[in-house]
Amino acid sequence: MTNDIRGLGYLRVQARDVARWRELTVGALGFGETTGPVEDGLYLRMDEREARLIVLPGDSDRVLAVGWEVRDQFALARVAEAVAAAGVAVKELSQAQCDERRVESAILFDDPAGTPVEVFFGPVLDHDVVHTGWGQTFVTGEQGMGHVVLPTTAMDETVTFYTEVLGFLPRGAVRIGDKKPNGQRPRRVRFLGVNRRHHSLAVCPAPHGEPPGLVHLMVEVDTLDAVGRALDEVNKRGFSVSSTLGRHTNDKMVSFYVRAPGGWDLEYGTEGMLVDETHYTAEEITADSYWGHDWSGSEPLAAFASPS
Ligand SMILES: Cc1ccc(O)c(O)c1CC[C@@H]1C(=O)CC[C@]2(C)C(=O)CC[C@@H]12
Ligand SMILES: [Fe+2]
Repeated sequence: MTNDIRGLGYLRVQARDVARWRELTVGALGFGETTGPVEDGLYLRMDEREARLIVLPGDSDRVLAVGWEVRDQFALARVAEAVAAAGVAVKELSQAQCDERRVESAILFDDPAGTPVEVFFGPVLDHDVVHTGWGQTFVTGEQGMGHVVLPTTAMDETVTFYTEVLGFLPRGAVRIGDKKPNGQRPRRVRFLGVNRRHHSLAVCPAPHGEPPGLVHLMVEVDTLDAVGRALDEVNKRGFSVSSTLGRHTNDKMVSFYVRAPGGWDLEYGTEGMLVDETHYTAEEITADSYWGHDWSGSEPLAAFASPS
């Protein structure tokens, strides 16, 4: 076991409609855009890193890699050793693959849900100004780029892998389905953290392991006004709002969710809390939100739909 993972570093996805992805992320949500090695790829900037969210053209919508960051080469070696010791096949990325990701070195393996995971160190910086659409600053730094929610058909194995092999810390849970105590073991979404962000990962029971392999990506900005302006623009451009604005009970984030082209959501929020590990204990919430977060207008998530 290691506890070397410091945060969510990047997310690489494949998409059929990159143009619509650009309209959503750059046009409505105010990500900065840069260029990268794939000509028709969408390379999105949030901070001084080269690109945090990468959308590459392909014939299906699916996650290509969830990238977790470690401090240095020594930490990367410890992670590789722990994953291999758990019986999971680990590959080192080639120099060309690392160049493409603008990192010094990285390893690749599948988690028990089948999600392609990359662990890396040494991201290359881009010191040019990040031109965000709403003058906002994305909340990254020591909290990483945000959080991902991954669907899994192997809930226990997936949670065990992230906690006992990769050293993620339990950051509470919420019941799904039948929420009342009934003598049966409840089904839960589990939240996991690696830094002061409440959760960098949530793991959610899902009925099948089909693509896209993502429930949502959350990114955080520094002002409520940016969230409001983004929400206006999402509506103006005809994107489907999966959940209205609301404030979560666990991380205190005020956010909305918008359906990305590909059947999963982007959560866009502000005012997330900072966890103090000196006093924190993992709690179970009984409501997703204090107010808002109405999911009734949501189109079904691909991760929860019956496989085609
Ligand atoms: C409950 C909650 C707290 C903090 C978050 O950042 C957050 O995304 C959530 C909701 C997680 C999750 C979801 O996004 C899809 C619909 C889900 C699976 C539910 O039906 C319950 C939890 C929900
Ligand atoms: Fe979330």
